Amino acid sequence: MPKAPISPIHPSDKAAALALTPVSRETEARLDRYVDLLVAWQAKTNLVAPSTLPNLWTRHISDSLQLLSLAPSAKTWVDLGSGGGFPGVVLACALAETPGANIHLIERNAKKAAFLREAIRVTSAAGTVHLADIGDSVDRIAGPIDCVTARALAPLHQLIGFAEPVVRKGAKALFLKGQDVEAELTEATKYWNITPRLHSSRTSGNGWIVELDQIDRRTSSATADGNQV
Ligand SMILES: C[S@@+](CC[C@H](N)C(=O)[O-])C[C@H]1O[C@@H](n2cnc3c(N)ncnc32)[C@H](O)[C@@H]1O
Repeated sequence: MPKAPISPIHPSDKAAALALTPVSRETEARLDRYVDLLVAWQAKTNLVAPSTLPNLWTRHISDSLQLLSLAPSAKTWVDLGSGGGFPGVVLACALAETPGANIHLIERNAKKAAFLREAIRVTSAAGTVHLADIGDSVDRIAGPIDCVTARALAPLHQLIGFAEPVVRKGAKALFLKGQDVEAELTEATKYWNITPRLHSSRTSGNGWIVELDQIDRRTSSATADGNQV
């Protein structure tokens, strides 16, 4: 009898993740399909750091799912620099049964965008993939946007610049950040007037989620790329 392939994921990791961030049975089934696809593609495309694969559920999936409780009624999301799909594909799986939900995934790397399209297809999730640079596309997404997200993309002052066009139109920004968040906030306030709310990550001991409801460019200050304005 042929042997089942050995999963690279730690046997207790999924249960730990679902205890931390519970989901419906339908969402769990979609996430299972996403994880299977990601593990298959990971052999040829670097979608997550290989060292994090054994803890994929706690390290990446729960990390993404925790955003839902910070914007429980949000239906239209834009995820900047989605890469292997965190948080965008996970949110699209979780909101697949929500009428009118759509998660826009912006990714400029063609291979990763192809993976994201396949992930949305196999999970029948509520997502739209944009193979594009954020600067060229974020302001062109039609209709109201409730939430803009980013994880492991850029320093906070740059993320704020990327998100500013959609936050100006009413979106909430949720950025997943690491332990250096205070230094990144100090740098960001040189360029932006912001009133951030900081949420301690439920899944990473030293991680934070930065929530912003308003972004205004500071006048008479250096720009985020160092020029005076
Ligand atoms: C380090 S990965 C993080 C991926 C994912 N958000 C995660 O947390 O696993 C950053 C991703 O952002 C994409 N990216 C970087 N700058 C971008 C830009 N200006 N426009 C679109 N995608 C960008 C890269 O191609 C890469 O896939």
